[in-house]
Amino acid sequence: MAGKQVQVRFCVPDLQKERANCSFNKEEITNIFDGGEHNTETRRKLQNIIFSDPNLQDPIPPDYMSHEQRYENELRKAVYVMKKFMTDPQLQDIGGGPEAIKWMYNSILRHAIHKDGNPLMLHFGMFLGAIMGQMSEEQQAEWLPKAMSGEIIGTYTQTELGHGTFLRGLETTATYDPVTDEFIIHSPTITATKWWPGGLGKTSSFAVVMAQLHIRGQNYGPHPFVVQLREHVTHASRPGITVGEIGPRLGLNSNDNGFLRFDNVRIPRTNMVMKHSKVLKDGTYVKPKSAKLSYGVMVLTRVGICYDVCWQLMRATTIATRYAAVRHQSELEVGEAEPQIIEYQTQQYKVLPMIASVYAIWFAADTLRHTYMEVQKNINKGSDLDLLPELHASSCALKALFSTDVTDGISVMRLGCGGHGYLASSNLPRIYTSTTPSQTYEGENTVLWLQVARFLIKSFREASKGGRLQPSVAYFKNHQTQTRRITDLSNSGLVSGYERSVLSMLEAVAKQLQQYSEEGMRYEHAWNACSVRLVNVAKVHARYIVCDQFVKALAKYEGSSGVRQIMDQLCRLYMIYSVTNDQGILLKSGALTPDQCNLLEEELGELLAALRPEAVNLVDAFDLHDEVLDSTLGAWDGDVYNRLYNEAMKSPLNKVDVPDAYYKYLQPLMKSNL
Ligand SMILES: CCCCCCCC(=O)SCCNC(=O)CCNC(=O)[C@H](O)C(C)(C)COP(=O)(O)OP(=O)(O)OC[C@H]1O[C@@H](n2cnc3c(N)ncnc32)[C@H](O)[C@@H]1OP(=O)(O)O
Ligand SMILES: Cc1cc2nc3c(=O)[nH]c(=O)nc-3n(C[C@H](O)[C@H](O)[C@H](O)COP(=O)(O)OP(=O)(O)OC[C@H]3O[C@@H](n4cnc5c(N)ncnc54)[C@H](O)[C@@H]3O)c2cc1C
Repeated sequence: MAGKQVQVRFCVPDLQKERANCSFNKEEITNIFDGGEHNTETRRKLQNIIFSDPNLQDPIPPDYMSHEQRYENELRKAVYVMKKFMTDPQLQDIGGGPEAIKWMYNSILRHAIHKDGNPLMLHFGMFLGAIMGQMSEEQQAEWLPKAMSGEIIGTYTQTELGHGTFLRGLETTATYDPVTDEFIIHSPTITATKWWPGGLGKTSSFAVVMAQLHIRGQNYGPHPFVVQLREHVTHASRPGITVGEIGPRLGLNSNDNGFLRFDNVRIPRTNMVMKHSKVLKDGTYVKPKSAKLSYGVMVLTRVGICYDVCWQLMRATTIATRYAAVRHQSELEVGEAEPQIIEYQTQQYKVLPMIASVYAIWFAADTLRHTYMEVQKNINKGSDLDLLPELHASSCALKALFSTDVTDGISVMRLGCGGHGYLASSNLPRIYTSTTPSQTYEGENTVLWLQVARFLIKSFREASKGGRLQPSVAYFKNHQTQTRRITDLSNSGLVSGYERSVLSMLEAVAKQLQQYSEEGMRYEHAWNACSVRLVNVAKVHARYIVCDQFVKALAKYEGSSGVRQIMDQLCRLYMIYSVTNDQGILLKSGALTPDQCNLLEEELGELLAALRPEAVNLVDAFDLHDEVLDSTLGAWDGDVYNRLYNEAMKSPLNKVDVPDAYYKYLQPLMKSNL
């Protein structure tokens, strides 16, 4: 929606009724997602400043803009916000610290201001991420101030036309020339063309480029280098650089995703990103502690994606839940008034488990973030990297699980809004198209599941030998002594059911791998022949992690009893929703019996009924401003039909009663048929 209306505290009677009785303190829940009372206050202040600024309004709804207009409009806003953030005393006063920046870019800007991609997103995400996480202190001192001030704008260019997943297959080369103390960056083939990076097409003047490091004829594998792409001031592409935009995509069309080719471009040796590995002047290669440390920006971004998709799910559930309370359709009893569609159990089953999923994702993402920070601390201290495999496996597992769950969940929310959910003005289509690429970028999900499976199989073998296990697979240690069946259907019983199912699946697939090997198949081929089963077990392990974290987070919760009670119900709903969806797996592994599944299904129905009266209050507690929702169906006031009608009036086709196209095409046809 184009207009920036002030949030009016009027709401339609249906929503008034829903909000009249709330069993818990909504503000306490808002504080959980903001990370504390003070943060909620700061976020709201930021929102007020940003949303009341006329410079951040769209002149016309972006859906009616051309490709170029969209790009220009988003770039205008992105640059304006960057400057405002650096200079506006109001923003300085409320503290522009890291937390504030996080909300600005993730929630307020990403969702409200930049509706379909932000040309500076990769600059603030991965370019700055690479500088801060991958550069030496001296390099940071040189590059960080320039990047923070906007003197240079950068992106992260790794993927090529020929290779995205298989990093070792990248073809761009960085060849060291000891005579001039430079690297020569080159794209030897068409498939070496960098392809996809956000902000690359027209925005970035610099890029972190992943290229194969060659020294004296030896290839040391992919490493990151900083390369200048465009001249200062004129912004013209530099000699030897061919760069442009890759054209329209399913979504995120304002983000000028680009292509890039190098024709023997020379950069100083010191432009190699050198926190972990180094090349000395004489060409000596200094090895990192782990070759995978140069993949660190990807790990950080995978953690970020878990939160990002969670915010998207908050938006989609808020829209669909409010709409379900406002929309009336059909009859529950013949002759009675049409009920709110949220009275239908099937509708409750669409929205309530997704609301519960928001909490599940949030708590698991938070634990993952802490693991990331722990590993980062150890890297900086130069101590051991013991937790690195755990971080890699968990970040792959949760990024893959959450991006899939949320994309599917948004689709269910759209369907839950019937035909109106298909309208752009509901914002559900755009929330969907902005979320679904997270299943592909930062590691295609199937590929990430296989990374998780690799870790599980290794750990399973380790457990059989009584070896040391990483925290997320500590439960493997009991696998040989445990009976499969669970007797208790409490949350911890169900978590245990997942553990046993993972172990049973692993046992089966490890046996199959072994059998193939004994039959003479090479391990890699045996792995491929088992990979559907391997992906399946990785998914179940990921679900186990999330269920386990949800239960653990609540055990530690020290807030009010009202919030505690509602979160307990949501946790229970998430557990039963997950287990009943996976019941085939839990039955097959012998963890559950059909009678137990029936009991859980009964309880699911009871939980939906118990949570139904709180549905609107629960999404209100996410505290998403109307500008963040940007939806005719989900606004706080529930004035759905007026909003739908008013949005339709903005269609350029409605400017005139009879469009020119009629006179050009239809009139001649219709006349000739007279
Ligand atoms: C809002 C957000 C905006 C986002 C914008 C999106 C930006 C992008 O998309 S940027 C591009 C992202 N690209 C990708 O993610 C590419 C995905 N591919 C990869 O990560 C890797 O190549 C991968 C993991 C698939 C395979 O790597 P490869 O070097 O072949 O490793 P592989 O041989 O399978 O494994 C070697 C070992 O390294 C480990 N390893 C692999 N990656 C990592 C890592 N990142 N950290 C730690 N260990 C790792 C493996 O676990 C394995 O360990 P072990 O031998 O002990 O079992
Ligand atoms: C919106 C968007 C933004 C992006 N932004 C950036 C960016 O800023 N910078 C950047 O560098 N890149 C970016 N990318 C690229 C992205 O990271 C890659 O597309 C992604 O890593 C997947 O790689 P691919 O395209 O090569 O897919 P492929 O690997 O070719 O995948 C195709 C199919 O092959 C399967 N497959 C591949 N390998 C295996 C395997 N080993 N085992 C089993 N199956 C396999 C996959 O599962 C998939 O089904 C972006 C992509 C998108 C869509």
